[in-house]
Amino acid sequence: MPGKLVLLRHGQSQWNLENRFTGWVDVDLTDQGRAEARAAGRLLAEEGIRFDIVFTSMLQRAIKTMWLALEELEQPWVDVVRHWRLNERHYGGLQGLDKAETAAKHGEEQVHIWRRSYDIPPPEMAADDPGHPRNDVRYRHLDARVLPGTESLALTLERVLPYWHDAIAPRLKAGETVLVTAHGNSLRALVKYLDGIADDVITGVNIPTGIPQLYTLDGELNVIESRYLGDADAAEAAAKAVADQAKSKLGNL
Ligand SMILES: O=C(O)[C@@H](CO)OP(=O)(O)O
Repeated sequence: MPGKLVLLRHGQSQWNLENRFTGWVDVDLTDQGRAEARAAGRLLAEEGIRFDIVFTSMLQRAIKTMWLALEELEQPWVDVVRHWRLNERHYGGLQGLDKAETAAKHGEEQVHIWRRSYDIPPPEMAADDPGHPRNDVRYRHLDARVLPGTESLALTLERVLPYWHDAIAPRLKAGETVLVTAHGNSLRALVKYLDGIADDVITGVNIPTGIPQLYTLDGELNVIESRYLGDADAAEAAAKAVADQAKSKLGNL
């Protein structure tokens, strides 16, 4: 029997709170985000889940969410692998900008295209920008050509999938229970692949912070069932709040 898979988006980050495009910027969790991560750990404990291995990104909001959830599970000793391929989608020149202000400036439709279209990336960040991952010491061992200055969801999926096939899928096929703590869009890419969601339907999928999504898979890793743990209405409301983040405040006046 293949193992179970849990996908967990990090708890609320400082820039989720400030409603800013984040991408690869390494912002910390807020107090609420830390509480969400612990609550996720408690939901997993109540479900009787124990992990064999955890995969996470190179960004502290996902790493700390993993720590806090594992602490609640009394499993701080579990093997952890960090990998850049699980990082958030790179948001290019939008990183750091306020989502509602950007919608007021460029229109909600344009911002929706940048946020949720499948294959249209936001404007690219220049390679010599201090914020470009090529200039970040943590990625110094990587071939600079793989490091993005912007990404659509399609490009994100293209770099997440090799890691899924090489590192994550074999552990599930071996019957292990796997936690992936990552990000709104790197997880949307994975969910698109796992659930076979069409390009024009994934635009409507939003992943709430800090709520574990439990997948039961068959031997070929086809999805038998997936569900958010805890209160389903709360998960739905939280996903809708993510969708609404780029509503122009001017539009609401
Ligand atoms: O800013 C980001 O990097 C992502 C996730 O927080 O935001 P969005 O939901 O707008 O894609």
